[in-house]
Amino acid sequence: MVQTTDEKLEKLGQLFPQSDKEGLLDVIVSCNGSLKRSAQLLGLEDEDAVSASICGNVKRFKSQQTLSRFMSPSARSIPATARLSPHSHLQKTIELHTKHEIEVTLKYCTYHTDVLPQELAEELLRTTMNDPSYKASQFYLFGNKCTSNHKSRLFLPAARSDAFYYNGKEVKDFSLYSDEMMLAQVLIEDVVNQALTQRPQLSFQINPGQWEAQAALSNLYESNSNLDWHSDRLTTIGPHAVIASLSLGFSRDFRVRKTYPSNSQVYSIKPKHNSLIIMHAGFQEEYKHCVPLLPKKYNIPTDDLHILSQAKRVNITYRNYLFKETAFCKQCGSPMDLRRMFKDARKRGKYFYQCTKSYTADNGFKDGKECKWFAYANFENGPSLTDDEDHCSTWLADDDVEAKEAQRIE
Ligand SMILES: O=C(O)CCC(=O)C(=O)O
Ligand SMILES: [Fe+2]
Repeated sequence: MVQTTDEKLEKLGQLFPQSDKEGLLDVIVSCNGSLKRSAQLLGLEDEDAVSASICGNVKRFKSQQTLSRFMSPSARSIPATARLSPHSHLQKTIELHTKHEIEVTLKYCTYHTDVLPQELAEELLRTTMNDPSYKASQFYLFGNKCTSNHKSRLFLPAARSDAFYYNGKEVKDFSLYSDEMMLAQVLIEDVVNQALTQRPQLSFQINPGQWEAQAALSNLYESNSNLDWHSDRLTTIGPHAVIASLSLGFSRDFRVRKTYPSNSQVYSIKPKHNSLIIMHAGFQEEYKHCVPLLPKKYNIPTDDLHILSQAKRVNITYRNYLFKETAFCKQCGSPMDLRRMFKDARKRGKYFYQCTKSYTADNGFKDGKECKWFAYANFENGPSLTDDEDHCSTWLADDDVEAKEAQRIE
């Protein structure tokens, strides 16, 4: 029985009536369209119950705390997905193998192999994959506390006297760069600055030659880990952020699709050991990315295992912080999050701030006490908040004909 995505969404909505439809749609997409797997991921563990429910005998379930496989630790910009056409189906993922294929297909992305001297790449892999300070992160989804199934760690080049905010929370637990991490950064900064000279610049991005990283976020994946669809939060990296993403060890899928509509074509890259994906200006605005689970019951061919790390993969994203200051909510004092509207083509492109108390951990979300304070963002003289929609900073992709028509832009 082939079901359309809308039918699957409706069925999942019946099973989990308290869950938000857009979040459920993201679960279906992240499960490659499998309704059964989506239901299991959302806490329906008994195989028979899943099949019975899917075949029409609908029981209602509250989402449970077993959502660990399904969320990004770092971003979790709440998906605001466009509606699907009534008979849309999820398409097959398209694999992109070469630098050329990747760069002509994904407009805001470049791919660079062998970026570090081999010994440095190996030493960096050895130290990070065995670093006990990496931890699974916790987050909230539909009011439930979840734990990510991969580990991550934030690294800063030096100790700081000021508070450091990441994803709406002050981060006190971080590590300092190792010598290898610092050396890798210096080399990567050259690759990024060189790449920036080769492409058109977008309105808010850093100038070529000036890109430098102020922090590195590292993820450690075992063979049973994943990272769900997300775009990285713009709050500190700023609009038109440029992120350099280094892959080490086992080579596995990194997927990319356009943020809207939510049934966009999915592309897959398999970044090699010691390769760099640069997520250029526009990437976080226009695309989502993820590291999916390996297929169930998949036996990794011995030849594919990495000589040092076997099935472990380490990823280090070096991040340039365009905005040093954190904006705080005028209503409740929590940090504000910077985002860009994309769901409604008439409003698409507008940057705005939203109070993080709406959806982050320890926030009273479950009790309905969320603060929904909102302000438009204006970047003319550094980041600032405004109530005036006419002063809102805006960016639309060149090829976004839909939004341009809706907003009557020539
Ligand atoms: O592991 C990767 O390749 C992606 C990591 C990522 O997207 C993130 O940390 O935000
Ligand atoms: Fe990311």
